[in-house]
Amino acid sequence: MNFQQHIEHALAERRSAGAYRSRIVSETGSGREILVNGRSYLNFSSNDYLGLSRDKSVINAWQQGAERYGVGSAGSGHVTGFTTAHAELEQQLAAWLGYPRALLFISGYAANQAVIAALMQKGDSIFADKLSHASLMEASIQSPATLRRFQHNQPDSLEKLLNSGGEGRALVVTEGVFSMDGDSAPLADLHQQSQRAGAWLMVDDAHGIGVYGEQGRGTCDAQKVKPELLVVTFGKAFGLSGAAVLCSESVAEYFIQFARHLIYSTSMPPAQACALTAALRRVREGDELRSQLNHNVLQLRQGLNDLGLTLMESSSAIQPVIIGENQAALDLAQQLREQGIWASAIRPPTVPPGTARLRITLSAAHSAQDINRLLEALHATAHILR
Ligand SMILES: Cc1ncc(COP(=O)(O)O)c(C=O)c1O
Repeated sequence: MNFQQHIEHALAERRSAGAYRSRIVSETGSGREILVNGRSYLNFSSNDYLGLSRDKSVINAWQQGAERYGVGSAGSGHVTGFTTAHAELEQQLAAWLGYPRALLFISGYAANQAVIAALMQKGDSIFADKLSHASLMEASIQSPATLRRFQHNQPDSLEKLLNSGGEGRALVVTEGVFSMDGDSAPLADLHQQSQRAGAWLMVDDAHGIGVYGEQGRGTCDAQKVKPELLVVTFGKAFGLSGAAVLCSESVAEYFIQFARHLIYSTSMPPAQACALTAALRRVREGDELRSQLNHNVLQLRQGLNDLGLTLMESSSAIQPVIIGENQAALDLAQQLREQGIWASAIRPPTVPPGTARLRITLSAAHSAQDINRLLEALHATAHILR
């Protein structure tokens, strides 16, 4: 098959499996409401868990940052792209999360790739939860280290693998809150197993940071665990984008020498770092937002339960409704749209085959009436749900 034949074949396969992906064009941002083709929908597909993407203080900080620094960083942080705005944010993140150092990355995807690529060598082993995010899995597959996957959230399964592990260094990889199921990892047990085997633990807390723990410090804080490597991302509760890796002094210096995503890539705009510093303040002082989010989660779960739907074990902002077949999940999302509700159908390969789902995400920006509207719309689609 030449390139063109390969491409046509791959597209046809995706279409026939009901797994073809296309993008929608949002005419506003992706906050509580979304405007598509001139129609407004209540948005239950955004990761803006605290509603900070539209926070005035964050927007002002970005604007003032742009006035001071310009709109781009104009280079890698290793050349002239690392400013006082970046340095201040790194210091504040490290102090907030209780680590000696924080290093900024342009995205969570880049941070995960960089950490695994820089640390893991031939002869080493990566032990990853089976449901780890694509960015972690892809980095692990591409790594010269051996990848072994343990059963989702099962420390016993990890222990068995660790006991039969190889000679080299070992890295255990998991998430604070899993992006498609919304459940949390048993971090204390996983850390204990890792320490026993002399392995390091890397936790990607993309969906837990800002939501769980004291002052929103995330899943690790909530579970009183301090992994050797903590990745936090800013595209969810922080309402922006970007990421940081929290680590020791020497590990940070090592990444500055060897993490190619830092060295050979333009750093985030300084104005974004200013906005992130403002968002960090809002997250730290965001108990009211967290309590509103929690209230919304409880209301939705109660309502889903009343509708007779099976709930996932999730207290997070991610509340999936498992449908099964791809087409049924797509039909459900379409029917909700007809009632002014936007909730995305997530299909394999993002989730395991046969578990296509409606991935409902909640935000502190949603009101009780918003949740009721979603529940009424779901009630009206009951024939698909059962
Ligand atoms: C668990 C997890 N890690 C990492 C990422 C990637 O982060 P980013 O969007 O900042 O690239 C995502 C999704 O966006 C995620 O869900």
